[in-house]
Order: sequence, then structure tokens, then C-alpha cells
Amino acid sequence: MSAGAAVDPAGSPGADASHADFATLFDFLPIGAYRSLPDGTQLRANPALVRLNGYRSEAELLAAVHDIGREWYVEPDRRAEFCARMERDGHVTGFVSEIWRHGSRERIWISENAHVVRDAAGRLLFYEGTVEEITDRVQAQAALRRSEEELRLLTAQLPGVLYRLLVTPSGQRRYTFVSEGVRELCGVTPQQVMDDPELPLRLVHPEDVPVVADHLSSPEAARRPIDAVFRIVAADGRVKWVQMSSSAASVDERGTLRVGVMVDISERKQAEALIWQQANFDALTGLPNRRMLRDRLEQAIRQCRRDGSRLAVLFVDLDHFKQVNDTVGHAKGDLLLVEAARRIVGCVREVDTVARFGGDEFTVVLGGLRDTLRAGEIAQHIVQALGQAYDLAGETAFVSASVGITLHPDDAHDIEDLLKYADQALYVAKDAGRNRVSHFTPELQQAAVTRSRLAKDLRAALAEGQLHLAYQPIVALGSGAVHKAEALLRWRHPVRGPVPPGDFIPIAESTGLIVDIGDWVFREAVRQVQAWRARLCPDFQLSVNKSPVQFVNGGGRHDWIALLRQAGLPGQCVVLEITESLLLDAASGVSEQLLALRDAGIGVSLDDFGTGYSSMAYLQHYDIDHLKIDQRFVRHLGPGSKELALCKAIIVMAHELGMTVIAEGVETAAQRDLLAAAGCDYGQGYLFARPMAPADFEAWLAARPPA
Ligand SMILES: Nc1nc2c(ncn2[C@@H]2O[C@H](COP(=O)(O)OP(=O)(O)OP(=O)(O)O)[C@@H](O)[C@H]2O)c(=O)[nH]1
Repeated sequence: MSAGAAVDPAGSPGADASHADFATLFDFLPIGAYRSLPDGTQLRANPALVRLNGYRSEAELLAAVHDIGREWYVEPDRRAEFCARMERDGHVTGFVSEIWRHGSRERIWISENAHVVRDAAGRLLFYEGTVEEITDRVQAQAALRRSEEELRLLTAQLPGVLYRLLVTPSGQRRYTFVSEGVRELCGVTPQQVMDDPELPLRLVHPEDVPVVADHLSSPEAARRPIDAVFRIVAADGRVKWVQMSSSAASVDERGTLRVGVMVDISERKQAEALIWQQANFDALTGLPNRRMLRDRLEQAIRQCRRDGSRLAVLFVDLDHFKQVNDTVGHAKGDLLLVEAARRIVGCVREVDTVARFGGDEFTVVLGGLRDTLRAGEIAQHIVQALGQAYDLAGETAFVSASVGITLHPDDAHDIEDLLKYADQALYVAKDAGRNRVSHFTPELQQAAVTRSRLAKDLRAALAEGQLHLAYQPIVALGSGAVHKAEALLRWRHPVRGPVPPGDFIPIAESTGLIVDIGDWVFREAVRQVQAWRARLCPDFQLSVNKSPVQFVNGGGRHDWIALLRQAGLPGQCVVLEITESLLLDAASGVSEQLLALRDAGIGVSLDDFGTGYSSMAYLQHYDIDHLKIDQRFVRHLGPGSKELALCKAIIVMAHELGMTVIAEGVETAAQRDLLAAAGCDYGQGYLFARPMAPADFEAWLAARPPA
């Protein structure tokens, strides 16, 4: 474009009709068209170009414009560039520049197409071209760029990756925005992803490709929302868990525009894995815990149903493990548990489950059993393995184990029953002396039901006055005098009648009821001894049994010594009968409690002597007043018998240690005479009398010849 009007724009006078046609086109073109000289002189401008420049007529424009190069382009260099290209190429296409709207000096954007027009001799005549105003387009693009930049800045600090993805109707994918977070998450740049839309797919962990591929399967799939969790392998090789959520933001003829976000959830996954591990496995031994055991057992039962095989559940419990803790300490106790777990695992196949059920109890599930005898063999093997010496950080310890076995489907079908029955079988193994294997039988279940009913009834028995004491005399063998008796607990069940003590006392002990019952027994005995001291003999003495359970937690709820004091009775009026097993328990403060009894003058009698551990060290260590020789020795007494030799030895030893001796279960005069001859102080048994109600006791005593 340039000033001046030297050249007739339509050509020489007499131009033909085709020129006139061109002139029409020129005038009505919706975009600007011009002719100018390389020096910037404007020759012609069509009405559209006149308007573009803010003039009313071509003449006005041509008169106003002098040098298009200097007057038009905002960047003066643009004209030089334009001319250089025209000279070099003979044309320019889509040449975009910012210019001044000539008439108003307003800045606008244009796009030019132009070419050089030469004469037949090749001499340059003029430039000819079109000008289209594209200000709106350029501004829209600039606005878009600005908003993209804003988006980039805004999202640069966000954890994870934000992206915009165009999926064309033919399924082609193009990322139109990827946030900076992709560097941190995937180790690639946003530009790399935008240049190579397949790159993100190549980062998906090979095993998780199906998770993602499903969403790419079709253009329809591209419109569905995605919420997927999968792994990626970042550019540096690190595997990360990511969660990707994306949905279609718009759908038009260009395709589906999706917006999405992908965040790193590796830490959450790790925490979940840890929580799962802690929820399902035992921290000490690493074995499945009770909860996981249930899952495994469920699976094993399903397998049995499918293939008709059987399974065995083994409850393995260490014997007297409490003593191990008490002797070597809890930390070494832990080492033993870990080693025990290892040994049990070593006894079974890899497909079997070994779980820690709790404390010192393990559960083994042997699946796919064809031969159920195998379960017993494995159980024996476990007992044997656990019975070997343990090296606990330099200290050697021994422990035995008991095992209860139950079978599916033979004994039970569901998990609850299987676990319950295995526990019942274990109870039997423990009861029979430990260090052994016991199988569940239906009778066990019956016995367990009876036990649980009795436990329920026993709670009511105390409140409802169903308990009472029977008294068995303890006779001085030398003189025949009776100044002592043992108070024995009896239960008359309203429906069952008398329940043997051997049936209900273990229940009272295992349920803790023995503490309340024991207190009642003591008070009742004190009341009785007070009465008999007044009526029968001023130094009458009653023995009362005290179970080891009553020594736990400081010895029960009531202070027996204070009770005696309140009754105005001396400690000497009662003797507490304890068992040897109590003395094994060094940790329960037994020693202190026994000392307190002695200080109060209450005698202590060691019951069933000779049947348990019978360690001489206990006799030396504790203050024991009386030894009761167990009836098993007395029953087989005969002249020259081993039992007689043992009784004699016990009597001599006890006397040497300052104790008196009472023989239990004396049933015949011969036994009485042998014991008396051996120096035994007292005898108790059916020969003299059975346990009796107080009135019967008094009548019996009254009927005896005086000592
Ligand atoms: N060292 C250690 N001891 C534990 C752990 N869990 C439980 N125990 C102890 O294990 C003992 C389990 O006692 P029980 O099974 O009731 O009794 P026991 O002494 O083994 O005797 P029986 O089972 O009747 O033969 C208790 O003394 C618990 O304190 C543990 O994680 N570590």
C-alpha cells in the first residue's frame, strides 16, 4: 500500500470487459485488496481495505498514505521482512502483523497474502495482495494463551497431574494441557506428553495395562467417567500407585474433551498394606492371626466341599507357659514363642495354615486330608518338636505342649464349631496331664455343654443357698482325740441333686467364682469353729481349702485375717489347705500371702503331698505347718510295701522340718495302725467318719468313747 495516484489502477484507457469484471470483484471483495510499489507507494485500495484503514473512499486513503512501510506496521521491521520475502519468493502467504489502522491510529492485527507482479520482460511492476483483519482471532488466541499460562501456573504447585485430553471421533488422542506435576509423578515433561499422546500409556505398569485399556477401548468409552487405581513405572524406574479420575467435559464434532487428574497414592497404598498386615498377621511371630485364620479356614472348608477331602483343626497350646515368662522374663518368653511358631511351621506342609490364635496358643489347619490319621501323626510331631530345648539368648528353657484335634466334616461343619471342638479337645489334653494330643469326641461336647450349664447354675447356687459345708474329722492317731476337722464344700443342685466337688470346683476356678465361694466358705467355717470352740472343745480347729486361683491378685476380696479378728478368734482356729501347684507360682505374691497368714497364727497345710511336684525346696522355702499324705499312698499301705516306706520317709522328713503329718483316705484299721506305728500324727478317712453335716458331726463326736 502506498500514496500517490500516478498509475491508472484499472490499466490503460480502453481496457477490455475482463478488466471491468475484475474491477467489480475488486470492489466487492469482503477482504481488503491492494496494489502498491516496493517503495511503499500505494496504488490502489478496494473498499474493504479503505474501511479497514478507517477511511471513507479510496481517494481519501490514497491521499492520506505516503509510505506504507513506515506508516502501517507497528513493528517497522515488518515491512522490510515483507519486502525481503516478496523479493526472495515472489509472494507471501498468511503474513500476520500488527498494524495501525491508518485513519484512526488504532492497533489491529492483519493477515496478508501478496505476490509480485512483473511485466513481460520480468521487470517488477507492483505488489498485489489481500489484507484480512484478524484482530478478534489474535486476541482470542492471546486470551487462550494467557488462560493456558494461568492454568499452568495455577496447577504447577498442585500435587499430581491435571490434564485435558481430546479424543477425536476416530479415537485419536491429543493432550491439550498437562500440568507441571507430571514431571514429579512420571518423570516426563508436559510437552513430552503433548507431543507424544501414547507416552502416558507406555508408563502404565504392564500388569495394570488391562485396567486402563478398558477405558480406551472405544469412542463411547471415552465419554464415560473413569476412576481407576493402577501402577505406573516412572521414567526413573520407580513403581508408583496412582489414582486417576477423569470425565468428559464436552462432546462436539471435534471429539470428546476429557479433563482428569492423576495423583500419587503410593503412601496411602503402603499404609493400607501395613494396616492390612497388622490386621491379619501377628506382629511377634509373623504368623496369620485369628482373623486371617478364619479366612483361611473358610477357604479350606470350601475346598473340602469341592473335592470331598477333609481337614483337621489343631489347637496347640504351650503348657505352663506362664512359668517360662516368670522364670526367664517376658522378652525371652517372646523368643520362645517365635521359635515355637517356627517349629510348628516346620511340621506342616506349605499349603497348611499355622496361625497364632493368641498368647501361647497356635492353630493349625491341615487341608486336603485323605487320611485323618495323618492329623494325629502331625500333632504328635508338633508336640515332640515343641518339647525340644529352647536356646533363649543363651538361656536354655523347656516347655511342653498340648494339642486338641477336630475334623471337618466328621466332627463339625462350620468354623465356630470346629474352633470350639478343637478347644474342647485341647482342654481334655491339658486335663489329662498336658504334653499330649487329644481328639474331639461327641462326648466331649456333651461334657462341655454340661460344664457350661453347671457354670451358669453355680452362679445362682451361692445366692440361693444351695452350697453347704460338710465336716470330716481329723483324728489324732496316738490318742484318738478329735480336735480338728476339714470343712468340705458341697453343692446340692435343685434338679441334679448332689454335684461331686470334682465336677464343680474346677468350674468355679475357671470362672473365677471360686473367689466369692471361697469367701463364703471361710466365713461359714469361722462361724462353725466359733460355735464348736464354745460347745465342743476350746482349741477346735477347722481346715479350709484355698484354691490357687484365690491367691491371684492379692488373695480375694475379703481380708480373712480381719474377719477372724472381728469374730474374736485366734488365727490358730483355722488351717488353710493349699496344693503344691500353688507353690510353683512364684509370681502371684504367694510367698507374701503365706507369711501374712503365719504372722496371724493361721496354719498352712500342704494337701495331696506326694502327687505333684513335691519339691523339697518348697518345704524349705515356705512356712508349712502340716503335710497331708495323699490317699493314693495310704490306700496301698501294707507291711513292707513301698508305700509304707514312702510314708515313713515323709513322716520323718516332716517331723525334722517341724511339721505335723496327716494321712488322708484312711479306710481300714490296718492302715491306721501302720500309720500310727510310723509316727503319723493324724488320720482322716472313712474308717473314722465320712464328711458330715454339723449336727451329725456333733452326734458322731458325742457317740465316741472319750480319748
Ligand atoms: N512372653 C509372652 N507371653 C505371653 C504373650 N501372650 C501371652 N503370654 C503369656 O502366656 C501365658 C498363657 O497362659 P495360659 O495359656 O493361660 O496358661 P499356661 O501358663 O500356658 O498354662 P496352661 O495353658 O494351662 O498349660 C500367660 O502368662 C500370658 O501372660 C506374649 O506375646 N509374649
